[in-house]
Amino acid sequence: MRTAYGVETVRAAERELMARLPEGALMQRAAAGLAAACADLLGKVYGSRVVLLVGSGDNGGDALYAGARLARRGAGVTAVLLAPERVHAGGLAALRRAGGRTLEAGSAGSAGSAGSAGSAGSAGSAGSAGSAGSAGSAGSAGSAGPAGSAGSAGQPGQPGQPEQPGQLRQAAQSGQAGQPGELGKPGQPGQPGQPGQPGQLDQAGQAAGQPAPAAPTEASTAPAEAPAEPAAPAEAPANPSAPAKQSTPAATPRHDSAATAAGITPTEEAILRADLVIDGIVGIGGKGGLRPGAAELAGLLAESRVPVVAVDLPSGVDADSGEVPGVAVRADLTVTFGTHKPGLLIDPAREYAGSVRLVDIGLGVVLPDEPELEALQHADVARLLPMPGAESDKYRRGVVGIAAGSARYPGAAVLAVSGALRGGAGAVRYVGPAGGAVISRFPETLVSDQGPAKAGRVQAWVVGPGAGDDAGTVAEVLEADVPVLIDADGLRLAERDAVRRRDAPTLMTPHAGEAAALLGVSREEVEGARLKWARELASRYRATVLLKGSTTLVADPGGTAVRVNATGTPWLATAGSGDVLSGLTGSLLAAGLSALDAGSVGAYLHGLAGRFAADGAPAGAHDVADAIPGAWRDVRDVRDVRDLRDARGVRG
Ligand SMILES: NC(=O)C1=CN([C@@H]2O[C@H](COP(=O)(O)OP(=O)(O)OC[C@H]3O[C@@H](n4cnc5c(N)ncnc54)[C@H](O)[C@@H]3O)[C@@H](O)[C@H]2O)[C@@H](O)CC1
Ligand SMILES: [K+]
Repeated sequence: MRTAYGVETVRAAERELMARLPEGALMQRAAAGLAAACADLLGKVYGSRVVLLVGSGDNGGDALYAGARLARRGAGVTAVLLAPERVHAGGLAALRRAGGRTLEAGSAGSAGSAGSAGSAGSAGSAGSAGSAGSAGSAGSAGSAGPAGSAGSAGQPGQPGQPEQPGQLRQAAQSGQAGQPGELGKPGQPGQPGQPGQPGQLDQAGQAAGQPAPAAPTEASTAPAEAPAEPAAPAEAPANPSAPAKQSTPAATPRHDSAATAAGITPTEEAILRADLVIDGIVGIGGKGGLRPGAAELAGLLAESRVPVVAVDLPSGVDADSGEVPGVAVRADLTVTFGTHKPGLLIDPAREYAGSVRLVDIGLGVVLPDEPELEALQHADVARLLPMPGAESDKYRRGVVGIAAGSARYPGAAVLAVSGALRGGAGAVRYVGPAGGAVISRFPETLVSDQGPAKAGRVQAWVVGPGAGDDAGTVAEVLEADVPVLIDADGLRLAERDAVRRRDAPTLMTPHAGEAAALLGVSREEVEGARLKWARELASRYRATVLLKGSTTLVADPGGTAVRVNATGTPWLATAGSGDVLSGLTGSLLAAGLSALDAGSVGAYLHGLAGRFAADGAPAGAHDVADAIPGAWRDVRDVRDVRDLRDARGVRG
């Protein structure tokens, strides 16, 4: 189970943990994890150009300490300070000791404290300007082999051949992260100052700027037990980009010349030439959309297409809700600390986060048991899937009733039944005017021409898909003392009081437009604040709500942890896909799952089936239904491995 905690909870947990640890330990853990993630993305730290966007809080502090670590491994690091007078002092000192330089955001021409000539020199050298795109693997510059390949990296005597465009992307995508051992080897020449091919910056930058796959997001709990920041700089004696000794603060940074003549500020130039930008503008302390100076930088990042790593959160998104109230940074990777924040898992903010990597800073022991948000993963779903036992018969497995379809929309009935047959119930009973179409497609369906009340034994009902204006059937189903799933037309036709007074569970499955109509707000409002409105709808109807979308949410009415589904795919935005989901989920309800579990397992399988069905090309709703057994098996496979490991007593 992936869990996410809101800002208040995180802050309380951090306070408790900090009281037990030496001062600054948490930030060092965070910075170590952040630097490691950046190094992975760069592929080659030595000779790369890294820009830090540094706000006034601890988020900026994380960026500065991580920048110091990268500088000590040979990166040319430039910190752009948004509020120099309030910058994290310890972080800034660490960066300077490591040879990083600083710029003040917004200042027209001056490099703030041009501090360390090491990086300033390399950043400003005309030659390295051209090779900025390739600088991510400056160590590999001499090699004809792939970026980051250990054998070819920075062989002595092979300095500075320009690398081919796209190498950075290859390294980043293939995970050929430079081995720590190969970086900053004594005698490794690196020579970041060789001229690159014209256009390299652009091509390599663009290539590396491709967004990483976003969903399901990848959590890696890299234990980041970090050594404290050493006071002494430069671990790598031959590291040419951190020679603080050579620092000549008065030296005129070379970037003033060509770029400033072209009307580009030093900050802009640094960003445009960077291999990687680290966004430490604001984290969980952020309020509202980014302020003007920061917003400009976010715009510049978007234009530059330089790869961006966000610190804890993409600056400008709301950590608790996933709302994006104004301009925000779009990241390729977000490195978050201690726990996911809800905003990293819910759109629209999730889309700004790119891939998400979780760094364990030891917060787990002090976080409360119940998170604000949960995301099921394969193993969780596998445990919840209803499996028949030796004594099972169709009634014990559950009978799901489908009251759907109309003369006008018979297909909705067929699709709902197609989902229900794959959801684990022992039998599917259909009532409604589309019996002929249903039986001809699925002869195993029990078709009744009576209303729901007389249809026979049913353990859960699905009502609404393609129902047209048949309010009578909806009302009749709501009287049943078994779980009911209401979808599509049924949502519009259901009386709120009739839902509220039900004793058995009710699961409502609107998309944003349907939810908006029930709530009396606009669709855009629901899409912009999905968590808030899912909770609100659940509370108003005293029902569990599954709010469909790119990040489907399932909220119980009691205000407990909301589930978010990460398996969805835009290919599921196809007619009839929701009907399949309602049948599938109703079947899970009939098999005995709670409304929360049925909704989240249904969404999970449906999303996975959508991916399998589409496989990169359009697929119809019936294809999605056909792919459900494959999704089910895929989930089960994981548990089988676990069972085996458990049986053998294998831990971890
Ligand atoms: N508290 C802890 O123990 C740890 C905190 N860590 C880091 O600390 C961060 C939280 O630090 P802070 O509480 O200092 O807060 P932040 O650094 O997130 O932000 C606070 C600062 O940002 C400014 N700000 C707020 N909203 C803004 C906006 N919309 N546009 C521009 N600037 C804005 C504020 O003026 C304030 O100075 C976390 O996100 C994480 O990165 C990590 O180091 C791990 C440990
Ligand atoms: K940030």
